[in-house]
Amino acid sequence: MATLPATHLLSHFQTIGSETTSPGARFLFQFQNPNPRTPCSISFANRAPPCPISKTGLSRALPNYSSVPTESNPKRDALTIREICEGHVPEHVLRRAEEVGYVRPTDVQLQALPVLFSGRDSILHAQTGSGKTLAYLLLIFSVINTQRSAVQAVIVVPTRELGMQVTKVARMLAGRPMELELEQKECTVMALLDGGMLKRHKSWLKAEPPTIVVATIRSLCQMLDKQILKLESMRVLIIDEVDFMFNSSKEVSSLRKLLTSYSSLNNRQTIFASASIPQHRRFLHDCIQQKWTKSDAVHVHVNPIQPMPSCLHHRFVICGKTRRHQALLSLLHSDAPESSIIFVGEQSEKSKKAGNVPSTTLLVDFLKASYVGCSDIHLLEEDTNFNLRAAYLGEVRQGGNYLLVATNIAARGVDLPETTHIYNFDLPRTAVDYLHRAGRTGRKPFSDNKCTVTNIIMSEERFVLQRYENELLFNCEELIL
Ligand SMILES: Nc1ncnc2c1ncn2[C@@H]1O[C@H](COP(=O)(O)OP(=O)(O)OP(=O)(O)O)[C@@H](O)[C@H]1O
Repeated sequence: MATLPATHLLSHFQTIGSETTSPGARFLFQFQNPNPRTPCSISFANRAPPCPISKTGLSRALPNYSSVPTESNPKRDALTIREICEGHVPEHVLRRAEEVGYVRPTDVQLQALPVLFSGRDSILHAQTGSGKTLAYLLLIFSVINTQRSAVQAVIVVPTRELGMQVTKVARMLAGRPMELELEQKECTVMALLDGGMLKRHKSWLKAEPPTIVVATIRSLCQMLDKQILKLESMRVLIIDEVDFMFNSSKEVSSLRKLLTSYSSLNNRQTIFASASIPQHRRFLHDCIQQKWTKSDAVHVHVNPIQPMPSCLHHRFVICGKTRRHQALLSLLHSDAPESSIIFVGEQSEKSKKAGNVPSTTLLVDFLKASYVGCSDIHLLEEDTNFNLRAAYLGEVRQGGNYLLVATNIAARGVDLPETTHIYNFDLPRTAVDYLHRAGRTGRKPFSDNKCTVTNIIMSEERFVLQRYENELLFNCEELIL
């Protein structure tokens, strides 16, 4: 992507909305891209209005600017998901969304949906827990035709847990509408996930292709390689947690194949989503160069000046290595968290070979023996079998008042909105990991509740945490036990 001086860039923006020059001012710009072959990146400050984008770079997606919310016109703050989606998303899907409480759009929905409905390939880049899933699902429902017997949308996710969650929301929105005649087809959603019963899926795919497939890349590619699944009718391809997928040596070659060989970019709309897209300009450039997206792809960046939700309160406790269990116990006693996740580092291969008990197991045993504040203590890690993992998450979702000890497997996408506290028993290895772990709490978009992220660190780790603070723009307060 060409880098232009700010003054040059600004000359291509046309101010069309409310504007002030005070700190935190919000600008509403109409972007006239001087070169349609140049990638376009749009950033939105918190609660800024949607930027209308069309294939020519001119206003189109939101037909009427008076419906865009601004501070000076509170009436416009009442813009609903229905108002944004009407004419795009079928009535019964909107009704279902309202029934489960999706009425007001979150920032990412407000800002991204018009762009998505305009048909452009997009990179959805917005905070954890901001509602990216609903945004891309509404796009899918706006595009699919349930009377066609073909796979029309594919959502690729990194883990089985996230896949099950997305499938659940998609099925909930798809629910058979009352007015549908018996002989008419309804939207079907298949979860094609690692650890699933692929045999059963094969028969299903042969008998009647589902409308939407939610898949892990390995299972998806197995079906594509064997030509059991075909993507010639696919109109939308979503890659969720895209930075994780491209960073994973196991996934990346299959992902590239999916984007370039298994389907044609001209026949589909491609959406990448994540709360973290490091070097996003470079990524957008690569997407276009590598032909993963069309050349007019858009980077929709919501609230770029605040990578993490503002409702999170970050703390750290310094203690020696042998005191960490005790420190965690003291924290649990003083916080009395309603529901919490404790993140522990993965066991190294060396430690596994030496036959050591993983620190996750040691911690769960310790908590079961010494912490009486919660009877529902579960362990979620790679080695836990798939069925048990699903059962634990199911229980936790239903009950509330849980304590989940987990490795990074639970750090991406898992949505347990009741989680009030995160504890990093081991500091994550990267700032991106910190962001996703922290983002397992603070997942109620319109709640004012504060949630807490606490790091148990050794004194020599303080500078690492400081680096994360600088990179992710947050402050961590020291807590003395
Ligand atoms: N418009 C809405 N109104 C109320 N709740 C919403 C709305 N949109 C999403 N949510 C809820 O917000 C929570 C977070 O949504 P979601 O899982 O899509 O976040 P995300 O942006 O994908 O986060 P992450 O990057 O961590 O995966 C979910 O519990 C979801 O049900």
